[in-house]
Amino acid sequence: MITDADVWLARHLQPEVPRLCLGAGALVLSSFVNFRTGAQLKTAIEEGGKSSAVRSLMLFGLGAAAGCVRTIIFDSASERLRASMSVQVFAAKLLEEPSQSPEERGSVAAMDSDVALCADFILKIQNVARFTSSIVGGTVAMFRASWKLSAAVWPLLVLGALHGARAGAKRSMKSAQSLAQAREDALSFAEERLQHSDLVRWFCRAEEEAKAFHVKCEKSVAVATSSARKRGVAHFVLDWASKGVLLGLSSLGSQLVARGELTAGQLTSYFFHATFLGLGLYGLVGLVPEIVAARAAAMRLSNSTKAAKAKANTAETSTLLQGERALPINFKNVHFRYSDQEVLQGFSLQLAAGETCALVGASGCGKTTALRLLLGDFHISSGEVCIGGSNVGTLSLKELRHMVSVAPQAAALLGSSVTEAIKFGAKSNPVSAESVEDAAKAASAHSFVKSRPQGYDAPVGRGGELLSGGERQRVALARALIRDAPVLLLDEPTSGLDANTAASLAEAVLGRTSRPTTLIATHSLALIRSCDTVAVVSKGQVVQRGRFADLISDASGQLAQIARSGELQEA
Ligand SMILES: Nc1ncnc2c1ncn2[C@@H]1O[C@H](COP(=O)(O)OP(=O)(O)OP(=O)(O)O)[C@@H](O)[C@H]1O
Repeated sequence: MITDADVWLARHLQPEVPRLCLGAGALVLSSFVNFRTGAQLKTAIEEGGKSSAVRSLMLFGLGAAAGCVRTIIFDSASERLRASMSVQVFAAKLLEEPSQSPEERGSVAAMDSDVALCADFILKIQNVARFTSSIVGGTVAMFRASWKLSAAVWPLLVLGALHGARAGAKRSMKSAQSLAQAREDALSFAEERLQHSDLVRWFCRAEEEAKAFHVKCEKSVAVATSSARKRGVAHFVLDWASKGVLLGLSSLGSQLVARGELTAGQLTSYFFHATFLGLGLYGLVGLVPEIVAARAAAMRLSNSTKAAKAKANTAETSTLLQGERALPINFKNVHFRYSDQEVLQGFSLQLAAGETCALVGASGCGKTTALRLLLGDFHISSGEVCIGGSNVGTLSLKELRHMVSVAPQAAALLGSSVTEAIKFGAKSNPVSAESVEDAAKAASAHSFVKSRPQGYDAPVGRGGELLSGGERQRVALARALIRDAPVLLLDEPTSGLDANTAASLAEAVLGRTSRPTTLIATHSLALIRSCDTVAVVSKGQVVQRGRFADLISDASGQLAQIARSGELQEA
């Protein structure tokens, strides 16, 4: 049955079809030369002479050239297929909705091994062609040698092979899926640990983590062993049955020889052709698990690209809100839960266009979660999250990214230099050096960048590792500001800064004349004081809302209590 995965695979194979046909032609030609080699050698020996040697050399040259062309075509096609799949899956993974567990997110290594399985599929086509030609050649030769024997044996061999292939396909699909799942678990684990290998070293955990990885690898060994056992039994049945057929063939053949209907020589050559057919059938049946594994990999890859496509498709359905300087935000009685806890329980908050609001509350009360809902990261159970009157859930990613810019907590930077890291946030290119500098100034990053010998061309390292935490945060803020979106979300933007820098950053970002609507999750008094309003969150709800001066003067109010508990800092 043709599945979506087959269509997906075929779509990637399509551009290669003309080249593959050429490769198949070369394959047929080199096989023909191989078949002819024996006869040609015989002629060369019997006839002798220069012209016969030259003819032989030309024929062998043709075969070698065909083999060379075939190798180039199939090997390069396999690599092109691998690249085109990787590019599509990479692009889709970038758009994938954030999942709550690393296992769901999948690992890059597992994705790469799926792509490799699919790309190898193209090389398997060569073997399919080889085995098919062996089956066809063997069949024709067998029937020509003795149709009586063939009529008795051929259907048995072919039906047995078909049955073996069907059983193998069913079994392989299941075991390929469980093996892939087990490997995926181990690889995600390994990737996460390797990404944070410094933590493993600092806490002396190398031995324990290696053991945990070993346990995960053992799971895939168990799955592979169980499927190897089944394959072993199948091999036993196939081997035993084929020898049985051979036995039957010998006894029937010897009767025909005894009756004078077949010579001993014809029977010998008949066995030779039957072996040819048997090897072809055996080879094709053996390819089934590999083809099934490639289809299973294609299924996983095509599934992971589907979700992204669905999102991209909605881009045309609604109009982009362009040119707005600031848009209102409205959370209407929002309920949201992660798998194990309800974090927002009737969360309501309204921000007018251009308003700046500090979201304050105890650690873990759901501030970052509220920001992430505005970014469209998660689906809510009930209620509504709206930007500019549009429900975030109905907007395409493209529209949402036009409206919202963000400086996340513990931000990483992507780009070879400070300039590139800031430009990463711009809506469109090219971006002038002045815009980059303006954004850096507004984020209080300009002076430290200028103090470096290379200035804005200074490298930031992988993820921004060459900058300090506070410097990285300010460059991340500049990246958010250069986007010039009507909604700005800041998550603890001053947590790595001293009080003075935090105060000047608060003034630079919030004191601008033309401000986007700004929601800031923060514990910083400098920021809270500079915002128009404050929203205090507790138990998944906004429990206090108003101007800072009014709320803090209410000694029994939530904000005053939080301030007394020491949760708020100057920076
Ligand atoms: N991806 C996730 N999966 C499951 N639970 C999560 C996830 N992210 C956050 N949580 C949980 O949701 C709750 C709210 O987290 P959130 O990050 O929104 O808090 P916060 O108010 O921003 O905290 P902080 O001030 O410490 O940054 C926490 O209890 C946290 O453990």
